[in-house]
Amino acid sequence: MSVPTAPLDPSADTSGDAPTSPSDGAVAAPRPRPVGPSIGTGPVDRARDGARHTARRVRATGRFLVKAPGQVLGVVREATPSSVVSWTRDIALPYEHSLAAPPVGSGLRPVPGHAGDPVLGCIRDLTGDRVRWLMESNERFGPVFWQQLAGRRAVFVMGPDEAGQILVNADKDFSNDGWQELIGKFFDRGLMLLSFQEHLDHRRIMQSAFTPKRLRGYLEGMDRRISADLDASWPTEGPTTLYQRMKDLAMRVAADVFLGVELDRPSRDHLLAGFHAQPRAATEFLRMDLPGSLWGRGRNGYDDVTRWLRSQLDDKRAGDGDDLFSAMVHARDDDGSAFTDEEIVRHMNFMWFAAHDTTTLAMAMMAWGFAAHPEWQERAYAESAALGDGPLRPEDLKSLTAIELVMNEVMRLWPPVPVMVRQAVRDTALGDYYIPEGTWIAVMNPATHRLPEYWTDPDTFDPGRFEEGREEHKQHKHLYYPFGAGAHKCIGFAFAQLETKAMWHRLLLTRRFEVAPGYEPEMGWKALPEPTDDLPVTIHPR
Ligand code: HEM
Repeated sequence: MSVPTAPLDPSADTSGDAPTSPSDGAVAAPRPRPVGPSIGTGPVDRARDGARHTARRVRATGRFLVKAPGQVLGVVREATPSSVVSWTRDIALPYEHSLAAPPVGSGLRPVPGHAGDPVLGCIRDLTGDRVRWLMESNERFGPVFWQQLAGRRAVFVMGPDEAGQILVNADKDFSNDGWQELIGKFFDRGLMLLSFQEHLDHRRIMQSAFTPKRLRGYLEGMDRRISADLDASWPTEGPTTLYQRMKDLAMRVAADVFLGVELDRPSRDHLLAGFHAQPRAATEFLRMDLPGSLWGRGRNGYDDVTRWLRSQLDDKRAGDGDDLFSAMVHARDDDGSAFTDEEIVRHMNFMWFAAHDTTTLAMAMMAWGFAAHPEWQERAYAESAALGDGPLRPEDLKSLTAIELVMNEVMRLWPPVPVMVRQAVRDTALGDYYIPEGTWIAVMNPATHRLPEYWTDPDTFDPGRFEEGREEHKQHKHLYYPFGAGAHKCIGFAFAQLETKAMWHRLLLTRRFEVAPGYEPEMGWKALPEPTDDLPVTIHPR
C-alpha cells in the first residue's frame, strides 16, 4: 500500500517567518518539492503568528521542514533559493512525539513515540524487562509507537491488525532488509534475510528438506538420540538446573539431525560454541572486534562454523544421509535448480541459528510450566504413558495434546523469536499510521501475546486457553504468532513441534519435575529470551 498524497494546494495557508530551533536532522516528511540547498536556513514568508521560523533541511532525507522550538510546523512545498513561498500549515506536532508528519490530505496520522535515551535509545528497554516496557508503551501510545534503536528510529508494532498487515505484506511494502542491518554480519544470505522473489525462490528449494518423509526421518533420529542421552547423562533424582542441560541435549539432537555427523566431543564443543556465539554477537550493541568481546567471539564462531561446513560439502554430496545438511545439498525445485556451495553454507549457518536456541527455550520453559503446575504434568504424563515407550511415530504425536497446549502457552508468554524486523520500501500506511520509506519496523509478539483486551489474565500460565471451547488465540488471525506469519513464517515449525514432543514424551515417561513453591523464572532478553537463573528444578524418578 502506498500513501495517498494530496496535490500541492496553492491556496494552502502559508505563514511563518524567520529562524527556528536547530534541526535535529531526524524528522522525515513526505515528498516535498525540490528546493535549492541555500534555502536551508532561509526565512519563511508571510508569518501569520508573528513568530520567527526557519526552513531547515533534514540531512537524512534531503527534505525541508519549517520548525519552531519543539515543533515541526510544516513541510516546505515551494521555495525560491532565498525564501520559502509555500509550506503546509496543518501538521503542527511536537516533534519529539511523532515519527514523521503525514502528507497533507492523506488522512493518516503520525506514529507517536519518543527517542528514549539519547545514546542508547531503547536498548535498555529491549534487553531489560521487555514485556513491561512494551505493555507500558501500549498503554501510553497505543499498539504502534516509535523509539530510537541503534541510532535510528524504529517503529514497534503490537496490535494484531498491524502485525498481520506487516507479516502478510500483501502490497510488498516491507522488505526483510531490517534483519540484514541487525544480524547481516553473521547471517548474510540466510533465508530470513532475503526478500520478495529471491526469498521465495530459495524457500521453495529449501522446503524439500521439510517434507513429511524428511520429517519422519528426522523424528526417528531425534527420538533415538534423546532416549540414549537421557539414559546416559541426565539425573533421575535430585535438585538440578535445566536450561543449560536442555540446551546441550537440543544441540546434540541438532548436530545429528542437521549435520548428520558423529563429532567427537572437542569438535562438537568447538562448533557448538561457534553456533552459540553468533546470535549473541549479532544483537550486541558494541560492534568492535576486541579480544574476548562478544562481537569478536561471534566473528570467530562464524569463521569456524562456515569453514567446517565448507569442508563437509563433498562428502554430503556423495552420500544420501537423512540429515538436513544432506537434504539441502540434494534439494531441487520443480525446475531442477539447486543451491550453490556458498548458498548452502550460509543457509546452514542461519538455519542452525534459527533452530537451536528457539526450541531450547520453548522446551526449557515447559519444564517450569509442568513443574509449577502438576495438574498439567500429570495430564501430559498420562498421555505419554498411554503411548508407551516404543519408538515414536509421527502419527503418535497427535495424542500428546497436553504437551502441545503447554508448549503453546510458554511460547505465548516467552516467544522464542521475540521480534520480527522489517523495513518500509516506500512511504506507506500501516493501518492509519503514516510510515515513511526506510523506517525500521519491529513486530513484537511478546506484547501481542499479552494484550489485555484479548487474553484472560494475560500474565497467568493457563494452557487451557488454547483448548477447544476457549481458543482465545482464535479471536484474531494474528493474535498469536510465535512462528511468525506470511511468506517468512518459520519453515521449521513442524520440526520444532516434533522435537519438543519427542523430548517431553521421553522426559515425562521417566521423570517427574518439581520447583520450589512460588518460584517464577527470571527472563533475560539479551539476544533471544533465556532464563537467567538456569531454571532450578528437582527431579523425581517415575
Ligand atoms: C520453537 C521453535 C521456533 C520458533 C518459535 C521459531 C520462530 C520463528 C519465527 C517467528 C520466524 C519468522 C521470522 C520473521 O518473520 O522475521 C522464523 C523463521 C525461520 N525459522 Fe524458525 N522458529 C523455531 C524453530 C525453527 C527450527 C527448528 C528451524 C529449522 C529447522 C527454523 C528455521 C527457520 C527459518 C529458516 C526461518 C526463516 C524463514 C523465512 O524467512 O522464510 N526455526 N522462525
